Amino acid sequence: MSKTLFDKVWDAHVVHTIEDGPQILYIDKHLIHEVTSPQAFNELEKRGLPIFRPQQVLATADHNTPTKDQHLPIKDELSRKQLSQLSENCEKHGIQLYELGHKYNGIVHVMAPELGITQPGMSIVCGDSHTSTHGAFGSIAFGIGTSQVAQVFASQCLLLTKPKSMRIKVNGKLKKGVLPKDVILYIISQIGTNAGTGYFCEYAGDVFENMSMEGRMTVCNMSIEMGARGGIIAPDETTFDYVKGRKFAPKGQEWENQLDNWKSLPTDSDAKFDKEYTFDAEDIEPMITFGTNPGMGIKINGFIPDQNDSSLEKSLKYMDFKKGESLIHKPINYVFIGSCTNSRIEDFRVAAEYIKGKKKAKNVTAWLVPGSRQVEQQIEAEGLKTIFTEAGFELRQPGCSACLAMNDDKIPAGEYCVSTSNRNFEGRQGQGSRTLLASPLLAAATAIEGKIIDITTHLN
Ligand SMILES: CC(C)[C@@](O)(CC(=O)O)C(=O)O
Ligand code: SF4
Repeated sequence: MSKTLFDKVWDAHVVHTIEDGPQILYIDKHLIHEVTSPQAFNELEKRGLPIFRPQQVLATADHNTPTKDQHLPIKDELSRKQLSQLSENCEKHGIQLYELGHKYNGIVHVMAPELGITQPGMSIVCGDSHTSTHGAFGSIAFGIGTSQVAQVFASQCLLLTKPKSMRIKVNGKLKKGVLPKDVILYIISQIGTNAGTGYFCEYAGDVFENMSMEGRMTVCNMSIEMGARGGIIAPDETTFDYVKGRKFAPKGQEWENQLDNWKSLPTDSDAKFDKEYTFDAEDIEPMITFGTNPGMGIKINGFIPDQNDSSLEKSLKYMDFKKGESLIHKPINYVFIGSCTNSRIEDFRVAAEYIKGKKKAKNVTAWLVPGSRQVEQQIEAEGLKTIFTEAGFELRQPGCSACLAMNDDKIPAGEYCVSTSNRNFEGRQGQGSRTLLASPLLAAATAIEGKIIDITTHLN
């Protein structure tokens, strides 16, 4: 019987199917961070249960971490407590932790792929809804709640009902200046923030086949923002080239064996999906959001919708924008290039390409935050740091940073921030902050110009 990629990976991990009920799924890799692991550790303590497979758990500190002076004691008391709690728990249970300052430290969804820990055909979970990022490798990767974190700690398994499968195809060639972030913002603007609810989404077609792994991670990362349980892209030569030789990637004969398995994973040509969408790459332009959910996006040279809709009106009131207006020339005082959506070396290369030889606008505070220590080193090694500092930018140390207001990096109330992150909810980047989601290219251009510009007219 023909199977989708999702079916193949899911079925290979089913330990038991309960008659007319959920299935028990085996989890290959369990990633944890300081925010959603404490409650789960406490749950096991309370029940006197050990961690079943500590060697299949990997921890990092990323949400509460400062992005400056990481060698100094953390000033914020809550953050200091969260991080010391994580260290104690990992120490106690023999779990590998890449703590603040460790050479592999970084945002959980950046450091695991770059270390070759994320591999095709795996099942990967984390107490974090953006775990869908890892689906870029052809793995089943999804966010779980804290009680499920405890379940996986205790059994390395999860009790789940299999989601339905959906495929989104984008064919054709992307225009100049259109990046993977624009593709996913465009898709969510077209189908809405609930279209994926109850589904696992495969992205297919020329655009994804021709996309880098970093770009595929950006796309899969935001699957949750259209309600999907996860996103997945068929593993191919691009995937294998990215994984090969990384620190924890299989080597030698193990690599050859795995490769055979990985090549068998793509969706069978006659496999059926429960829901499908198809888009034309030609129709995609650089995108920017104007509202307070990731589905409220428009093309950079477009206009804010002008329909009678209470949620639109509420969002526009919060953002202080008007129906039917363009965002071009809106003054912007904050720019953030970072987060698990866009903080990999490819993102900083794109930004540096635009910034090279220019000067940041005086009114703009711009935070460039690498997704990991390794990305930070790549930025330095490739001379991108020099480009940034000569343009008046400050390159920070890795962490979730201004993606959400859980550390020192907060956007002040009333201020607009063009941000490469994935959520623009009210107050996401700080009480009263106003987030405009965009690609690293548009963010870089905004920092140079000090306002929103139609990037399509500024491409050399
Ligand atoms: C809040 C934080 C832990 C989180 O990482 C959680 C999540 O993505 O589920 C987020 O970005 O909202
Ligand atoms: S970078 Fe943002 S979205 Fe990603 S895990 Fe951190 S807080 Fe969540």
